[in-house]
Amino acid sequence: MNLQQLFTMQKELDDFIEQTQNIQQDVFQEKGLALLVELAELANETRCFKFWSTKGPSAREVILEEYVDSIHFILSLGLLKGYTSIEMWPFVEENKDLTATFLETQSVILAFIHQPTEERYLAIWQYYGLLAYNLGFTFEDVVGAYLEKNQENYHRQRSGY
Ligand SMILES: O=c1ccn([C@H]2C[C@H](O)[C@@H](COP(=O)(O)OP(=O)(O)OP(=O)(O)O)O2)c(=O)[nH]1
Repeated sequence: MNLQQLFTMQKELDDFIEQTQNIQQDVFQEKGLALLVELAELANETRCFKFWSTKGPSAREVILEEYVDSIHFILSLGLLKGYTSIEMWPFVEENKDLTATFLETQSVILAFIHQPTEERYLAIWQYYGLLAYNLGFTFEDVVGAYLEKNQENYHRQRSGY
């Protein structure tokens, strides 16, 4: 499995959702906001910034599912803009503080929404590579969870979610 196969699966899912929900308009802004929301949900599950609480992070599987919701929207945004040539998973093996990484990731997503160049798109992938490394997720973990959530998204559409 490589990123090209994930783009192909994402295209099929996006097309299915568009048909099911009868979407005619450009949903770039909506998908951009969705990615920001997913990033925040991911941060929330890690609880990395909750200095006021002694409660630990959510279960690894919960964090991984939030992470792959973001991957869906990153792929989807790339498809919308025609930026689908990336093949290799962005392996970024650098230890970095999670809170700082979340804030910088939010910045690069906002920059891309504001001006969607391919360079800015690739920067989002780099930051998600960095997040995966610091969350302890391998590319295999990400692909496995992506496949599961991709199927779940079809079920949700079919059940009139
Ligand atoms: O065009 C689209 C729209 C959505 N999704 C996927 C991405 C993500 O995996 C899911 C939406 O996120 P989530 O499952 O959190 O949806 P929600 O409606 O926010 O769920 P909940 O009400 O359970 O939080 O749908 C796509 O792949 N393409």
